[in-house]
Amino acid sequence: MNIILIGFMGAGKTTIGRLLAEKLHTEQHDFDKIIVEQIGMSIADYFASYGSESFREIETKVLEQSLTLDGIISTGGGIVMKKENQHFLQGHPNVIYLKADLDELVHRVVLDKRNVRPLASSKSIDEIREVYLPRISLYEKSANLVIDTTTKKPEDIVQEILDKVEVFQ
Ligand SMILES: Nc1ncnc2c1ncn2[C@@H]1O[C@H](COP(=O)(O)OP(=O)(O)OP(=O)(O)O)[C@@H](O)[C@H]1O
Ligand SMILES: O=C(O)C1=C[C@@H](O)[C@@H](O)[C@H](O)C1
Ligand SMILES: [Mg+2]
Repeated sequence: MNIILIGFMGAGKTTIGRLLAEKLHTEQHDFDKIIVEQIGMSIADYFASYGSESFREIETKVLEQSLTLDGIISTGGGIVMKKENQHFLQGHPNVIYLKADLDELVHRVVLDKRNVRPLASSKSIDEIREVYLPRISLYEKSANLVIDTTTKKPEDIVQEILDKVEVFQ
């Protein structure tokens, strides 16, 4: 059994996934981390050398292979960009969309110096909005629970997930 977290960059998929896995004494599987291990370079370097489409293909393979994983899956922000991934997520019982207002997402991403995100770091808010807007409906239709994280602390979001996800009741 696994729980899949989706949402835009800065939504907290990695952060909440780690805290939730700790709380449940289970494993976290972070797709970006798994992919970085597979490609042997940073995501920013991979985008620069091979482009986003090639990255998306790897991401789709990692998603397909995740069927048998136990624990909490933190996806990358672009997981909903491929149709086959949307179908996969729509057929999964526990997909949580962590959402937040764009200003808050940008604020979090700008402050996060550990991660270089080729589609957001060093981009203007208008450029990021262009990536964000077409994705909103894709996140919504790929999830069966939506949690607005805009004004919430990570610990409270974890508690909300534990309260709302049926599998924990
Ligand atoms: N609820 C929150 N409130 C404040 N800051 C947060 C919250 N959730 C995450 N952050 C911070 O925002 C930054 C990005 O979080 P995180 O890496 O978890 O996002 P992500 O959804 O995994 O993004 P990506 O799609 O790029 O992997 C981190 O510095 C994290 O500490
Ligand atoms: O939203 C996106 O397209 C991305 C999000 C990150 O998690 C990484 O997967 C990468 O930077 C692309
Ligand atoms: Mg992440």
